[in-house]
Amino acid sequence: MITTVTLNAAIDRTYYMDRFSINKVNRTKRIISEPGGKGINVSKILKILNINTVSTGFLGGLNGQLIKRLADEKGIHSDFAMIEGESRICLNIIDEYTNQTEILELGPTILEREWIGFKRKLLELANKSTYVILSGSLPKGLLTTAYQELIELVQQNGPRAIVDTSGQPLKEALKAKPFMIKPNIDELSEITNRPLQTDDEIMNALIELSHTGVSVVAVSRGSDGAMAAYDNCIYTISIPKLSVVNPVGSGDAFVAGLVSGFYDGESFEKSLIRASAAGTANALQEKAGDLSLEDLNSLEKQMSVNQFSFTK
Ligand SMILES: Nc1ncnc2c1ncn2[C@@H]1O[C@H](COP(=O)(O)OP(=O)(O)OP(=O)(O)O)[C@@H](O)[C@H]1O
Ligand SMILES: O=P(O)(O)OC[C@@]1(O)O[C@H](CO)[C@@H](O)[C@@H]1O
Repeated sequence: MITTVTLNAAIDRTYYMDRFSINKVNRTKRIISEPGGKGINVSKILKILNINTVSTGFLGGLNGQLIKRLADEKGIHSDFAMIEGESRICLNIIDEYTNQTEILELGPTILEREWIGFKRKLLELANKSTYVILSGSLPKGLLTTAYQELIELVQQNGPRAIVDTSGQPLKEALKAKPFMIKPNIDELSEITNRPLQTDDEIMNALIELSHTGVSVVAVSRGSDGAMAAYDNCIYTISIPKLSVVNPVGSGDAFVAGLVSGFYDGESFEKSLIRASAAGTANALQEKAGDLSLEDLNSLEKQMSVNQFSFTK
């Protein structure tokens, strides 16, 4: 089983409109509401890939009830800790010129006793899991060491921990040596404290991080594909140019694709192809955390990986 953790779950609401302008009255043409937050998106993709997954984290208030109902409707098995605060709404505004604007609410405040209760729940789920994927921002009330603490708890009990977050929580998480991290370029640059522009600069950052004890460091680069360091090798993958519909959640689809490859016992190379194809297939859909298996299979056939080794 693969457990996903979304500490700051959300109703992902997408507004489609003709034109979005600031300082004007804007009217929507169409609205989509989805259960969201990065970990839930990962579970949505794993479910499509037919992999046994449970989604956990915190849910609260009426928004929390709606997230649970929408997840249930998708057949996603969930086991969330209920909290006093209200889960958030994340807004994605897409206009006809394909401009895309995201407005992400801060989310609820987690109380000390809710955090303690959640760790007990996660321990139970970790005992039944092969991988635990921890994704997204931290809600208020949690320390920036929250992921570090959860990674230690998970990995001391068997499963491999994967973390996809940013800023200080990611820097702290590295201290617990998670099995895998999946930053994008901005996040990678943040944790290495330097700008990363060229392939060589990115590759050196990956090598540096792999020396800290993280087994898989995969950086996703939007339409420029991805690069990864694993087992003393650097892997690069480029992707076909396509016109995308909504790239929100592509990073989550990438994580789901990569971990599903490991879970199915595929080679690293094949897993990376599945990850990139899943990320791109997600960008072809209207909803975050969605893909068509037909797109996935066809994209996998169009992608190839370059690999070379580096010495420790
Ligand atoms: N515009 C695009 N065209 C084609 N593929 C894309 C595009 N954007 C993303 N992808 C695919 O999805 C993968 C992950 O995307 P990206 O690097 O944007 O993740 P991210 O920044 O973590 O995204 P998010 O936080 O919105 O989930 C890429 O490696 C690529 O395979
Ligand atoms: O605020 P966070 O947790 O960093 O990101 C939240 C979020 O933008 O990420 C997902 C896309 O990756 C969306 O489902 C969700 O709304």
